[in-house]
Amino acid sequence: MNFSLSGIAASNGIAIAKAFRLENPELTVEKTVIIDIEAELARFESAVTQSKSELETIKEQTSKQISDEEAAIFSAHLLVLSDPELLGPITDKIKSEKVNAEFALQETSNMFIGLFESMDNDYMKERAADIRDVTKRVLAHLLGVSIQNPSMIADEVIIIAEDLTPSDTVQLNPQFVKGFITDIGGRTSHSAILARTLEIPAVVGAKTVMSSIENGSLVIVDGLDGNIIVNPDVETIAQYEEKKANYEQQKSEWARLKHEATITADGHHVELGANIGTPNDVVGVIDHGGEAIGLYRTEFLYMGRSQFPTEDEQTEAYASVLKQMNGKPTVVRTLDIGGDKELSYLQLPKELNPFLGLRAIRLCLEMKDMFRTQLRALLRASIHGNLKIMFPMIATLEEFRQAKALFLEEKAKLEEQGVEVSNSIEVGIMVEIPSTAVMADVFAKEVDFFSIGTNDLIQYTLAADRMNERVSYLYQPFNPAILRLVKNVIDASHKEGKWTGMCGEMAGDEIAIPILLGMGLDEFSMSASSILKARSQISKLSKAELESHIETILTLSTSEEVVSYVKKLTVTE
Ligand SMILES: C=C(OP(=O)(O)O)C(=O)O
Ligand SMILES: [Mg+2]
Repeated sequence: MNFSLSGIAASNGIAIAKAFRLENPELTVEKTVIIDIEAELARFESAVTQSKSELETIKEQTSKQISDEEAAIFSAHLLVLSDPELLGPITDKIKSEKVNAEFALQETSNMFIGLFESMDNDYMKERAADIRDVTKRVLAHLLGVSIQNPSMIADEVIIIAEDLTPSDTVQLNPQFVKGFITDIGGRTSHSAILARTLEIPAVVGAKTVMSSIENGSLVIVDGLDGNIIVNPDVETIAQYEEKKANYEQQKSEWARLKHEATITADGHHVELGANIGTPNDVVGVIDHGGEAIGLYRTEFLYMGRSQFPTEDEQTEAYASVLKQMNGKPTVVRTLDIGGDKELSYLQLPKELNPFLGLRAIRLCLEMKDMFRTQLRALLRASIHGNLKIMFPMIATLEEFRQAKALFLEEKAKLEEQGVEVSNSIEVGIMVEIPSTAVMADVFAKEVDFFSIGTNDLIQYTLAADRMNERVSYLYQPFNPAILRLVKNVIDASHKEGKWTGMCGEMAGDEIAIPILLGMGLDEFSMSASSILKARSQISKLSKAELESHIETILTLSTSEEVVSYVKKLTVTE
């Protein structure tokens, strides 16, 4: 039976392939009494062996297709599976208590997890996270259910999932994963952002895909318009093949602008940068003609592994990005963890409102050692390029001052030790909390630059969770409140001779671009795959002409009015 669904268009492009359901299996354990102990021990051993060989393969695949860094977590899991301190007590329990392997495994693991987590020691907490993951894998084998690993996919598929966690997404290989569709999430959820970086077409927030799409069904993902067609007929396939070919054709036209600067029709230059998550993404930035990196989300360096990256590891990653950028501006954002971004080895107390909780700079100012390590790594890498450091989620001036002071302290210490560091590192902030946007004139006196993070600024201004599709109607980039805040920030920075960029997803939106140009935004940072399209659009716009409309745009009352005003403007221009 064919049918169609729709969701939020999250990453451009069209893909046609078989559905691959990524499920989270139920692992319910019951206690049973065992008569044949030898057989139970053999069953346990076989589940461990199967888990090990599975982990070896995933590790190999991940390091081959993605990177050794991402594969490291699986080495840690393999170590746990060879640890007699864990395996011994499980087999002892099966023998002495005559219980089934599932029960012995779960009880023993829970005991270790509880013990390690209660210790005030980061290393032990990381071990607890590893044991939890490994236990899940062995349990799945014992219960005869399978755990799916995206890195093991070796056929062309479209992933269907309720949601993809950041650690699922680090395993996606675009060679096989042609697209993905999720039930939850929005355009700015991290899986959507990653899809754009990997240039995989994606539709998110489609609500019912897990309950309606079967494994192996043929699926069309239209990431341009947010459509999903399941079991399409021949004509529909042909229609989408054509749409796909047109899109590819348009992409190749944009590609001609790769080596051009971004200049408006009336000769004004703006900087078009890219947002990246890992050093591997820089290739795509250069490939798409990026003039800068406007946002390097360093939290991905901390994810998909079992312990904090060391100072040396971080230095290497930052230096790699700076070297590849070859002197072009590179804005590195310090750790923004919390909210929807979790670290398995950093068990933070559960919060009722994690997006309003201890996250990003707040956490860094509480966990100062962790923050200092990152600042030192950035400073050590700074000699390799044009580094700018940016603090996320700044709500008050005091936070900026504290963070900047730690940066200056680490800089002075390194200099004292004779370590060479750059003296021209700009230090700026993300403007993603309304208080900061309102107080931009005050901040502008102390920061070197602003980068407006509209993904969060919109959710905090309209009090509408960026991940919740039930309130997505309120998540409005063109709400006049957002536009007024953006204008306020740009004007405040210019008054102090500073610059303002935008690294939220709004910067790459074709309706937003004319408004932002008219307001005088200096730098636009977006998914690398949007750069050439934006350059093409900007080359046809006149900044002076757009400037003359800003006052009127700022008097409009609703999001719809803004959108239709801009549409009319750009049609006549
Ligand atoms: C760029 C932003 O940061 P993130 O999407 O990582 O929260 C933002 O909030 O706009
Ligand atoms: Mg943000």
